[in-house]
Amino acid sequence: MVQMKKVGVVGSGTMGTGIVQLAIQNGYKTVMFDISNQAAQRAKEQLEKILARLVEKGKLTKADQAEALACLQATTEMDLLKDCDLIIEAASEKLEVKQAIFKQLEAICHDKTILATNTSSLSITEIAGALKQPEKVAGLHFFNPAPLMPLVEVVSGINTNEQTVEQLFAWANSLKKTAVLCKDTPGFIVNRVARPFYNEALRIMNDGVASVEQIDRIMKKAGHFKMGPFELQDLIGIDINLATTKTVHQNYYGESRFRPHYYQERLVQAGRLGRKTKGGFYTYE
Ligand SMILES: NC(=O)c1ccc[n+]([C@@H]2O[C@H](COP(=O)([O-])OP(=O)(O)OC[C@H]3O[C@@H](n4cnc5c(N)ncnc54)[C@H](O)[C@@H]3O)[C@@H](O)[C@H]2O)c1
Repeated sequence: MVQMKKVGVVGSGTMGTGIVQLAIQNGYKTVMFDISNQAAQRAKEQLEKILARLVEKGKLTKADQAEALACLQATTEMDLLKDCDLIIEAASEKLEVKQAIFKQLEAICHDKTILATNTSSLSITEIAGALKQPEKVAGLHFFNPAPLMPLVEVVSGINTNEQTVEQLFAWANSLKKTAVLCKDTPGFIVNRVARPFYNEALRIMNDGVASVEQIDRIMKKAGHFKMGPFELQDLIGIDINLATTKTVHQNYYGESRFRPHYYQERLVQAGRLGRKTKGGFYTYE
């Protein structure tokens, strides 16, 4: 088994930043790559702030903070990923974007590098389809916020080999996560189960049965959910959530139970993507 010493994360948005935090706090040298310099720098500053806050709260020592930050390299140069043992892609939820990234990674990395994707719903088999070594590709699906959520889905594509799956289980366990094995099916386990949570909430709201605030409150108070469906969509990113619903719907050949809701599409068209744009169903300061 390859000892994971250096990891790469492609995409430094909501999920990439969280995965990088986990990696550096667990002592992995980590290259955080984004095509946007602004995104990479913003993520670096965010990580510095998060670690400083953890020190203030007494959850991290100053020495731990310094060690974690020493593990971090933020860049827009893809070449710096070439000697990573594991690369986790957390870029936009678009098949063509992910396929292009994996092709570029395969061309620059050594042949033992494991290539994982944090995709919420796209087919691992299809992402890996055009590669020379699809057996080294798998899904490694973290949940938002990655540093806090205990579950990670390890998704095995048709061509993924056992060694790749084993290595990803071992790595996820080293981050103190619970890993579960999933087949490469649309939405895997959690995102498939979660589709009606969002879709039915949108339909209930649109039918005028209850408001956004009421539905969230009821699900939390009476249903004991940590977050209501609208708060959660704002946290996830409405664009990301819509993309996931569209893929699951399409990949189940248009099954109506997964049909997306047009209001989600309207919010995306309006640029109201949730917390990351300071507003979605709710408005944030
Ligand atoms: N948001 C969630 O709650 C959540 C949860 C689990 C999985 N995911 C999945 O994780 C992935 C990332 O989601 P996110 O919410 O972090 O997205 P995001 O929009 O917050 O961030 C995406 C980042 O990728 C960068 N990017 C785009 N194209 C790139 C490229 N070619 N090379 C390098 N960087 C590129 C963007 O500049 C941006 O910084 C998606 O596949 C999504 O489905 C998201």
